[in-house]
Amino acid sequence: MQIRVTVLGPGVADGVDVAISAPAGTPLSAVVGSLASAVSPGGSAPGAVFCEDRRLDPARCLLGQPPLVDGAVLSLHRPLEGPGAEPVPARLLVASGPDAGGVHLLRGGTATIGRSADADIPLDDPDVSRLHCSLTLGSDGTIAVADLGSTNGTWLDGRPVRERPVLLPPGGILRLGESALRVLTADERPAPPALALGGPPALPTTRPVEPGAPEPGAPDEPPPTRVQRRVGLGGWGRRSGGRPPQAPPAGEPAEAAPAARVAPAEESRWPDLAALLLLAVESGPRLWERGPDSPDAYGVRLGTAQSPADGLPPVTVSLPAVGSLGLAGPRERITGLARAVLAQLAGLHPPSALELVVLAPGRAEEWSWLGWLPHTRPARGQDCRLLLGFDDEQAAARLRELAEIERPPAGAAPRRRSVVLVDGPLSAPAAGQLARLAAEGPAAGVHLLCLAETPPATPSSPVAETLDAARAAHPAFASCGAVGLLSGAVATAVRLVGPDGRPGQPASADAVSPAWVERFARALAPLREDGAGGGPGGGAAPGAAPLPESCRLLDVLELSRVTPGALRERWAAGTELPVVLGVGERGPVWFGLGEARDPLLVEGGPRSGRTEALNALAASLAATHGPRELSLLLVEGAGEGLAPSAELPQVASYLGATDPVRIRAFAQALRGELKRRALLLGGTAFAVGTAGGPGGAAGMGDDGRGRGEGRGRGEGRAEGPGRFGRFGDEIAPAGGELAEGRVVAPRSGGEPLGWGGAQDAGPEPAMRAPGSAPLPWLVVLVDDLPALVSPPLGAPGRQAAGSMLRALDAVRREGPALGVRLVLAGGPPAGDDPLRLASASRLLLAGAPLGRAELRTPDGARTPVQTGRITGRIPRTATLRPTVTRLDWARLGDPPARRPVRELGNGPTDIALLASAAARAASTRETASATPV
Ligand SMILES: Nc1ncnc2c1ncn2[C@@H]1O[C@H](COP(=O)(O)OP(=O)(O)OP(=O)(O)O)[C@@H](O)[C@H]1O
Repeated sequence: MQIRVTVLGPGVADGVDVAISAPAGTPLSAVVGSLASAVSPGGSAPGAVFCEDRRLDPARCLLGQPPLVDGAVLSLHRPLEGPGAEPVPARLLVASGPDAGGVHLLRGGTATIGRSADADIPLDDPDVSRLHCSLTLGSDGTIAVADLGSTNGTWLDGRPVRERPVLLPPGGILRLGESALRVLTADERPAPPALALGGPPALPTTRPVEPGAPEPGAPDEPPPTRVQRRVGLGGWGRRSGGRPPQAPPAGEPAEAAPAARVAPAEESRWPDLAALLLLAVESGPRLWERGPDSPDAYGVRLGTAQSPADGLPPVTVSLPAVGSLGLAGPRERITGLARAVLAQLAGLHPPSALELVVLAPGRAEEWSWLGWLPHTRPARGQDCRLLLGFDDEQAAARLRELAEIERPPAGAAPRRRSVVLVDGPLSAPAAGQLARLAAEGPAAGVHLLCLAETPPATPSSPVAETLDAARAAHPAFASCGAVGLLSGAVATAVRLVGPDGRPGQPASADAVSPAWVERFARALAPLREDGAGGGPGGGAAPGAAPLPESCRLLDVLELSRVTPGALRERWAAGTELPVVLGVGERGPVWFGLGEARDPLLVEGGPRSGRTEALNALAASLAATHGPRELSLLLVEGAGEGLAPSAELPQVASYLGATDPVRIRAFAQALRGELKRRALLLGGTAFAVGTAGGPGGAAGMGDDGRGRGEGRGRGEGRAEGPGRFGRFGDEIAPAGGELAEGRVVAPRSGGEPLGWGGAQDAGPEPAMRAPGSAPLPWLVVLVDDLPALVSPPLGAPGRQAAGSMLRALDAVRREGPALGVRLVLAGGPPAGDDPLRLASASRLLLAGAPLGRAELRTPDGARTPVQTGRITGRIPRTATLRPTVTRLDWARLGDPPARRPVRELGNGPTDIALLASAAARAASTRETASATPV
């Protein structure tokens, strides 16, 4: 699991962005020291860690769980300002204009609005006066606005506001300069979150530290200022403490409010930027509302018409209709407008419908915020961490990937579109490719957003000339079907030039600040779409990370140093039958074998790692249950691939496919065991098998033992699994040799052989009444199933194949109720044996990289997993230790560094280590239980 967070510390004004990689469920305490040294090398571990104003308990806060999710801002030593717990009566939203998107919490009192940094609500709009107007929130909830002698005036719903306070009607729109503001009262809050899996971090702003009252343990340094500067979301009530409400001068009551204004439908279809920020931080219902077929899909609003009357009629452009969009004007203004456009696209479209790609060599600083968005994660197998092109090589790679996107069939629309930000000069070959992409891309759903620096369109630089300048600046610009041309002396207006080349009326351009957009992107960072499985449209969870190329099972099991003590602890805690298969996008991937009533099929081509996956399954089971609670039967269809697992003390029998006599005897013994269990249970079903309902259960646990919130997990289990009779001698042939070539585990003297628990039994308890003594789980693992059930002519096991198939089929039918489970590995489907057909859950191995698979369960979930390696020789140092690395945004477009786990040619294998520790754990456990107290 990997999460990306920003860490603020003393003396680090801007904070440090880091990536934390750790097994899911790792507590914050494991990385606190590394976080401190990432902020200031050599720095000591902080006394306190805060997420906003909340102090975190490093031992209990887990990485990957809120609030420690992608995009979080952590502060060492000092708290940041949070939104506060107390309800806010109203919020002032900057709906449009050159500094749009701001959301200011109104807590009561009077606040000034103006261009000056001294204003309670600063507004970066050149047409706004330094102190332009004031708002007063009365104790009765009314809001009054008064002009403060501004140069360009204050307008409320198209009517001028003077110095005498005027009441703001619900929905009223204030215009000052090019900006439009509105107030959202507590009653008008958006509906609660409907979509997000993980809550976004709440709004961080710095909390002013009272002079003379430093935080406990805080060094004597100014509080970090970065978030305040970058966030653009503040509450004046908090910052200024709010001035006491000022009643209008005596005899001058505030003017009566005009009637409430209802936004026309057209306006509501296009959320303004402040509404968009609220959608993101509160995961509002309109977040990601537009799918590929939605009426306004891939449309953006560039600003609002400067209508003399009230209202904010949006000026919009549809990317599918125009192909590509160019923005031309002075740098500062086009980047603000481009941020607003990209934020709208990311806020309204889910990553399954939209991919964002960046081509901006040398401009990582300006555009790295896009890297927080889930839309810049590669979802089509692109060879990079993020779809960013910040140097020529990365840009070339992005262009190649875009060129590979295929057109949909004639008449069909693309299901997912790519919007490509193009900013800055590209190398000559890349520019040629880009020109082709601009011409041919839209048909395949690839749309450019091209920025060109020009002077604003003014009388001295008329539209036609400005457009020519833009086209000269950028070869792809000529292919843009629409251009947003910034105009006016201060370039805060925009004129939309459509495909016909005619410029529209000037409108107030929307633009957002770098601080705003960073805040916005961080809020989206931990969100993933709801749904099953990974990939486009799939629901990974917060903190989803690409799968590793290889995965050591013992690390995922958190048994990097596997000791008898650690195993005994596990065995004491284990009651169900979870199998950890490997690592997924979010951490360990487990399969609830106990709840699965049908066989689990491990499938894949030759040399895809099926045998390894089966060994890993056996190892994972052996890590959860001791030999008393679990018996494993290993059956080979061909070869000896399962031999490494045969050393596990839980293995009651290991059958090679060479001797028909033994195979037949084994099949007979297996049927005998089913009968014995049925007798012992006397009609009562084995509890776990019946409680879990049909089908399997799969999911991602968060602690390596599959104890995460399980999907489809059985409930209502009366007792622990296997709390039934334990017995096995009626199937054991005389002489102690079970019906196969080899009984693996050495047995204590006099113990009858059988599958009712291996080796650990000590003095065999007398057969007891059903329910009075443990009956262990029995798991049958079969490798190379096709070779076993339909061996080629001349194969030694051929004569016995029929009896084996019938026995396994009996296990399939009767096993679920008797605590017996079946795991089968085979090649791609061949034939239609009932076993394969009945396998509802499948682990499909992809072939490359080795061990890569997808777990498919009957509930439709598809979980990508890198299956665990267990038979390799892996140095002790190659563990999944938590690491903290500084994020270099400029390099995230590179192919990820591949560091396969080194496997040494000598030393014990992991499965041998596990088997030896398990054998010792079993024998000491036995000694302990035999010692009289
Ligand atoms: N997850 C993995 N990581 C690294 N190496 C692996 C992994 N899984 C398997 N291997 C290696 O790949 C090779 C093939 O694996 P394995 O024998 O498990 O595949 P198989 O699908 O059972 O092959 P066969 O077609 O021979 O039955 C072996 O050398 C094994 O050590």
